[in-house]
Amino acid sequence: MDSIISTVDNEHWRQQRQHLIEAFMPLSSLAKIMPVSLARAKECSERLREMAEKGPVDMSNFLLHEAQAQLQLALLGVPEEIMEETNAGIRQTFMLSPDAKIGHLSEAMKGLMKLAREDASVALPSDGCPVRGPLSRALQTGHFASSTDYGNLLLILFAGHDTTGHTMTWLLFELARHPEIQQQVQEEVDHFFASLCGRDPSYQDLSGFDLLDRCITETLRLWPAVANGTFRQLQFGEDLKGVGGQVQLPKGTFVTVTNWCRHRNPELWGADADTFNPWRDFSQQELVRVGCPMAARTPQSARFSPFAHNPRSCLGKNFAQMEMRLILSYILGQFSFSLAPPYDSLKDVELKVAETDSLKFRGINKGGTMGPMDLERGGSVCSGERFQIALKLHVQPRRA
Ligand code: HEM
Repeated sequence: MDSIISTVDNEHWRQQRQHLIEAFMPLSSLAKIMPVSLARAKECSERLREMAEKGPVDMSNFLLHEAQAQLQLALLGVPEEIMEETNAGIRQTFMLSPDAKIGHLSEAMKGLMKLAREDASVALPSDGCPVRGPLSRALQTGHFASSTDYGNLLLILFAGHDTTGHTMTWLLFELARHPEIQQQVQEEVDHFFASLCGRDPSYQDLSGFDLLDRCITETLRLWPAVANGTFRQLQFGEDLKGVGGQVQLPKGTFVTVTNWCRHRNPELWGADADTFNPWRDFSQQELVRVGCPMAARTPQSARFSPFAHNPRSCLGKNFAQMEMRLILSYILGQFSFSLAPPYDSLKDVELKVAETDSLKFRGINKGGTMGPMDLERGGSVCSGERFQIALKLHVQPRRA
């Protein structure tokens, strides 16, 4: 059997999932590769300092670059120079950017696949030696068809960076629109680093956040990167209560569980459903925590499923949760963010996204994930207007 992890063949999905999951186990794998993630998070705040000196920064591009960097360096164990060489080209191709070059993605894939297959220094926890590039090692040891390995790496290079990059960008967007919340998150971050007395944080230390956890969870609700949610085919018949009464869905029906409508429904979240409110009454099942025994739990409920529901939930969620806390805590510790023109027109606007077409601002959903619309670069294509993705922010160092 030859299909990738997103297959409709449940048995083949189970085999791949059971094999790949080891690379994403919180304490045995992620805690061990966290030093690589951490070093990159520190380095990225230095990169940001240099960029900020030249004027407003496109934080969407910056964070998408960092998410791709984290994925390649920490999960795949790719050397830094190869990551830098391939990063922008991979992202431009996936984003259908006018800057994308034909052949870049397949060239990059060839190189990354060769590294994953041949690098003898990568290891999973079950190898009994220091964990390094666990996802590359999982590809080496899976004994799946090479088209399966190739397809899974391609899927992960995409699904593993744009979702995480967009989530962090939307979070900064909301903090730039709500400076009072930004200041409280910065105070929590300052307290977090002060409590470490100069040492580096460990994976377990990440359980020390509360408001940052809440801001990430609220961003996953309000700006779900996978806005269309999940497409499924029913294994069993279902009786559902619909708007007009009871509906019978026979086995085999194709269904979509959309995130956007559920995550913004006032009947499920209250009258402030369109407002960024990290203190809302999330249930224990919805609020994401990291570094603690429950870190591997999928945040999910009937009204909330940013990573889809178990068992077919996101494979990379634990990694995303770790890298988002590292990148965000380092950059929020060192910088303040505010909206730069033309995005500053959105500062005091109550963003009911469906109604803001006149402002030409809404999340865009291209290739399945939702990033912020570039207000400066748009264009007409046969199916209507197509916008690139960007979000410009002023980035102000907090300390000299
Ligand atoms: C905030 C970040 C992320 C969000 C919101 C997110 C969201 C999702 C969602 C909603 C699905 C289900 C799609 C479907 O079944 O139709 C999914 C699946 C998946 N995600 Fe993520 N994801 C994130 C980060 C990541 C990362 C970092 C990786 C890899 C490093 C990753 C890899 C995958 C894979 C491989 C699947 C398919 C899993 C399977 O079918 O068993 N994701 N993700």
